[in-house]
Amino acid sequence: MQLGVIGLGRMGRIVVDRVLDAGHEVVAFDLSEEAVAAAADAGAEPAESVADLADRLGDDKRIWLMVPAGDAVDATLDDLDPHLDADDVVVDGGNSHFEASVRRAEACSAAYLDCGTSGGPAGAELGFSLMIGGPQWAYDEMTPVFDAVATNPDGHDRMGEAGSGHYVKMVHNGVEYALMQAYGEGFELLAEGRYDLNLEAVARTWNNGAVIRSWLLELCEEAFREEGTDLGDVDDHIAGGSTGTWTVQEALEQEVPVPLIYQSLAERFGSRAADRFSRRLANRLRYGFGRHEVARKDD
Ligand SMILES: NC(=O)C1=CN([C@@H]2O[C@H](COP(=O)(O)OP(=O)(O)OC[C@H]3O[C@@H](n4cnc5c(N)ncnc54)[C@H](O)[C@@H]3O)[C@@H](O)[C@H]2O)C=CC1
Ligand SMILES: O=C(CO)[C@H](O)[C@H](O)COP(=O)(O)O
Repeated sequence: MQLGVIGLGRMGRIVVDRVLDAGHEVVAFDLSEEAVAAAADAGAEPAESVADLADRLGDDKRIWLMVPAGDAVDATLDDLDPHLDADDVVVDGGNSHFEASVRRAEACSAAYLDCGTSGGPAGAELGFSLMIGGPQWAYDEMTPVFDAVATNPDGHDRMGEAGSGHYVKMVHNGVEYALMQAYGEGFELLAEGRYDLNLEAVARTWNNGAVIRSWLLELCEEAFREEGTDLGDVDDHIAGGSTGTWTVQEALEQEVPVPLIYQSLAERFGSRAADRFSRRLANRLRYGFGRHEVARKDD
């Protein structure tokens, strides 16, 4: 099979390498000339633009987008659409909002598959977990590519109609936030608690047979090994948040309680404000109702 890949960053480059390793051909494009050159060094056919990539693909084009979610997906589709027809297939492997994917599937001249991708850059060796929404025929047609990019045939599946792949990935990320928060709270208690513990040793022990073993816990073990049991100079600031916000918004709309996911999202937002207004007000209110001493910034 011949696959066009647009977006050759941390994730797209893995798609390129795994598809080439499986014996397929790849035509590659990115706004970054360096990224295109690096993909060409790895064996891909370089393209100079989206239109050039489309020209280099034969009939029945198969194209994987791995550009940042949002405007970059729409801009790429705008450039691509004049070159597409109903026999072509476009996969969006990024973290797009599921409603944007439904809109794009309706507008796209080709069959459109929304593909939630999990595994991160560490998936280069293992492959990814792929959650795919869209027409069954397009999923079947792309199966050789999904087999190459995923961990194994069980590492990809069609979730359902358009949008369902990115919907499942959105919820996956909400779960990811809550798991990170749970590990974080447990290790914080161990770090602040009664015993002088080596947290790398705790994580390693848990990772070997404990009920709570997981890849995220392996990453905790790696973090303590590389940063130290006190996490050294790692700041208490958590970036990101879009997919967790979408999960909470959807849960509110569906009236499904997700307090753990919400709380972990709120912790992220809280981590970005060094000087929380709500805490300062609570500090002052304790004086108001109880004449408790007000802690001042200069104290
Ligand atoms: N990094 C991760 O762990 C994961 C990322 N994702 C999603 O995968 C998508 C890609 O993420 P990364 O590879 O990490 O991002 P990245 O920033 O490493 O790579 C994005 C690439 O797209 C290129 N690009 C941007 N706009 C473009 C355009 N209009 N046309 C062509 N190329 C364009 C950039 O030059 C860059 O090389 C995002 O939607 C992200 O949310 C999904 C799962 C995990
Ligand atoms: O999808 C992912 C992992 O599954 C990406 O790493 C994503 O960026 C994680 O979300 P956030 O940036 O909000 O932490």
